[in-house]
Amino acid sequence: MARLEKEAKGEEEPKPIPRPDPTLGEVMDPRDIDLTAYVDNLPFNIRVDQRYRIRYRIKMMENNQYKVVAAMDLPVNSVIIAETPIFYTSANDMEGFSSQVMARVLMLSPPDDEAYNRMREAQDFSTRLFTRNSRLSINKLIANKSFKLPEHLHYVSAEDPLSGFKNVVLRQYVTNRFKISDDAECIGIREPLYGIYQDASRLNHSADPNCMVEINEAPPFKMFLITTKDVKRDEELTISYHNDMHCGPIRHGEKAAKCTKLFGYSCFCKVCKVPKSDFPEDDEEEDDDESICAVM
Ligand SMILES: C[S@@+](CC[C@H](N)C(=O)[O-])C[C@H]1O[C@@H](n2cnc3c(N)ncnc32)[C@H](O)[C@@H]1O
Repeated sequence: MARLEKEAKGEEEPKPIPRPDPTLGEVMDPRDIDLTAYVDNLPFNIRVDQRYRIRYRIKMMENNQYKVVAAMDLPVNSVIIAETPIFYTSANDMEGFSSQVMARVLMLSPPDDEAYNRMREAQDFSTRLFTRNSRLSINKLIANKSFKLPEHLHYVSAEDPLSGFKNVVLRQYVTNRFKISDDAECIGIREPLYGIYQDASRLNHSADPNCMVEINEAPPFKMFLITTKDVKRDEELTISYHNDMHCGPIRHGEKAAKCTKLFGYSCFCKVCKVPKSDFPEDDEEEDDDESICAVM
């Protein structure tokens, strides 16, 4: 009634003050707002063991990417995330991608579909739309043997009416999948099996990670994120993509910056963000490949 009277007088309802997250202290910077509520509730992740949920938070960084942080001090060997996949497939090439990943994604329930749609897409060229007439005709280059198709690249034909959609789905898949096992014989699949995990998809790579991923090789393929060091509250939880994931190429060292143009990003892990002055000047002259720890 009071609200209606106020509205009739043209008075505005006071806006509710956002309740700060008690585990994170005062929010100092608007870019440092804890988005756990959004990530958790839109959609709610029913595949995560809720008993572990208080141990981590998903937050947004200045570059609008997400990260996972410790919500409390976590000693080495703590289990932080226990999660089953949104879906799993053995798709590792275009054929598998078209038949398996598309089918899985199209059949997802609404909350899972939303979770998948919110996942980061590869910014590098791990997938490419191509046309017969494009200036760089990949088909021609391959036919002339002047171009060897790198194994980690996937190409979606622009002539396919669903090419735009497929390209996005594929970029999300290659960016976020974890290898469950090399050989999933227990479910009759004699090839590598990959899983898409919602909360774990927010884990960033570091050359000096503080966590590792363990995946149970039997259904339902539960994955566990485990600390490999003592971790302080608010510290970012990171893994090494080189061991645990098949993600976009990550390069380390000063020359990582040079890869930005090519791959869309350079490594932002704390090891790579050492001050430029720490590198010898003549490092510039080195062959580019020497600065690459791993490219996938
Ligand atoms: C699995 S997602 C990790 C979570 C991601 N930050 C997000 O917002 O959802 C992988 C993507 O995160 C980014 N990323 C993760 N670790 C990175 C790193 N060390 N340096 C640069 N980009 C990184 C890259 O864009 C990569 O393709």
